[in-house]
Amino acid sequence: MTLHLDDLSVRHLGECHYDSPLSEMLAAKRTSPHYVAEGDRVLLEDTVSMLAEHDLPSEQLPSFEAAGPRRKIYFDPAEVTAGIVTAGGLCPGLNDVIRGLVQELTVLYDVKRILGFRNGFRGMTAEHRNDTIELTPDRVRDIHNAGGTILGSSRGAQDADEMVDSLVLRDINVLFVIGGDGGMKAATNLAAAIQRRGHDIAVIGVPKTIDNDLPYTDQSFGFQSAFAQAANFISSVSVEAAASPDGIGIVKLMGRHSGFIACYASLARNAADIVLIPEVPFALEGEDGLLARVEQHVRAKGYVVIVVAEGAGQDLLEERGLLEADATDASGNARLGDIGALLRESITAHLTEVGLAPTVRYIDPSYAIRSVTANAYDSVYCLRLAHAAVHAAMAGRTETAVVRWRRRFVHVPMSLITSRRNQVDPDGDLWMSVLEATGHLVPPPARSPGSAEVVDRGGAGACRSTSWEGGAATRRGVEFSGGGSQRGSLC
Ligand SMILES: Nc1ncnc2c1ncn2[C@@H]1O[C@H](COP(=O)(O)OP(=O)(O)O)[C@@H](O)[C@H]1O
Ligand SMILES: O=P(O)(O)OC[C@H]1O[C@](O)(COP(=O)(O)O)[C@@H](O)[C@@H]1O
Ligand SMILES: [Mg+2]
Repeated sequence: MTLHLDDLSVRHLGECHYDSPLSEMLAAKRTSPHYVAEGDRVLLEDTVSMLAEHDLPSEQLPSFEAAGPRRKIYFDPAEVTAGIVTAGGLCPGLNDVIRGLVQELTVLYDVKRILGFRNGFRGMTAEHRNDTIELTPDRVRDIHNAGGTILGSSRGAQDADEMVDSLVLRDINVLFVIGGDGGMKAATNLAAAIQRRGHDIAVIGVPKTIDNDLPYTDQSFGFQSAFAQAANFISSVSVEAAASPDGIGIVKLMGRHSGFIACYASLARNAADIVLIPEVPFALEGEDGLLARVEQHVRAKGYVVIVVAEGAGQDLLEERGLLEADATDASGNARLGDIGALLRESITAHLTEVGLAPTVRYIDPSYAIRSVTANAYDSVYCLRLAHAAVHAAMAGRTETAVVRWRRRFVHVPMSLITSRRNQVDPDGDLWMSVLEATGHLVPPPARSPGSAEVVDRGGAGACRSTSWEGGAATRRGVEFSGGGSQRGSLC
């Protein structure tokens, strides 16, 4: 999809007439490489070749509005009642964002009333709309010390008009939605319903997901804390596997459609021999299949560590009738089959059949990786996103998400955040790093002709890619069969 300048402009509620409490400071502030002035824009693309392709003057290049405080603002802070809602799955840092919003609104803009809706959009229905939490600096002072969200969250659909009624009835003119792709879709619908009904209410999104699968953002907040926790489970399983005869360590990590957690957690420990993600399909059987690769690793170094994203290999489950057709959760998200169980069972059966005696250590940390508190890096990130969100709302931006893009904070139309999903690019440098770290890019070891046994027991050199060319570590180590189907060898 080619994006133009117009696709990237965000909606304003109207002219900004009020002086910001920061206006004097901002008037005196100098622009520097680290500070983008309010009228400046941040480029969508960052390579010379991509920019050259547009063949446009610089002011027409696709770019985002810079986030940050404005000298003039749209809302009179004395008249503002803000609402906050957290929606969808948990993510480290939700409480940090809530805390940052409340502190910025009250301390900087002197907003007097902030209401937290309970349990996601459910809390904005007629039945629950009066059961809100009054959010004050005192109330939120220590909430970043706990994971989850003090507001609660939920999945499942709500009526947009009913939620607009709640905003009107509770006098809210600024709503912050901290949610994932689903939450951003709901917020977009809500903003559209607000506009249709002619209300003056800003809706600002702070996108979240531990899966890191939202586009137009460098990395989603909480992702780093989640994969750091995931990495601890990889260490545990590799210690267990290494200490067992014919040890098989398997860790299944969250990641419904994108394998970012699996990739980053694996790279963080550099202990995985095989990484399986939804973006790179694999076969179980056959010379290049997973079972042969596992056997190779066990014979070569005595054990194997496999990291699998929960969304990987769903086609294999489907082929075996282990996937409930079209199953979805309350929000319409796909319900997945258990790839971890399939791996455990088929690997055990295969290794037993070839005369090994596997000891399988299988860990599914599940919610344990997303319920943690944000690490220091994510806490800073959350706080700065919260600041940007408050500035955007006070300046009358709406249907707008605040994100960090190429290390700068920017405003992105909400609809763009839900326009597609970020996935690990099998041809990109992240997957390349995973292949390098798991030893999949070194030339295959010498093998006895016609034998499944690996002659070289050097561990890392156990790749059997059929498309290997010479000594250079190139992408040719990964073979995908025709038509971009991406079914490929595991190497
Ligand atoms: N397409 C959609 N249109 C309107 N609301 C949606 C849509 N998808 C999800 N939602 C609502 O947004 C909320 C969060 O969505 P969900 O998919 O559960 O989590 P997330 O926001 O983390 O992706 C739920 O209340 C859900 O009903
Ligand atoms: O059991 P739940 O709440 O549906 O959560 C499971 C899913 O939530 C996720 O954390 C992503 O959720 P979101 O889309 O809400 O960010 C996935 O990694 C996981 O598949
Ligand atoms: Mg989602």
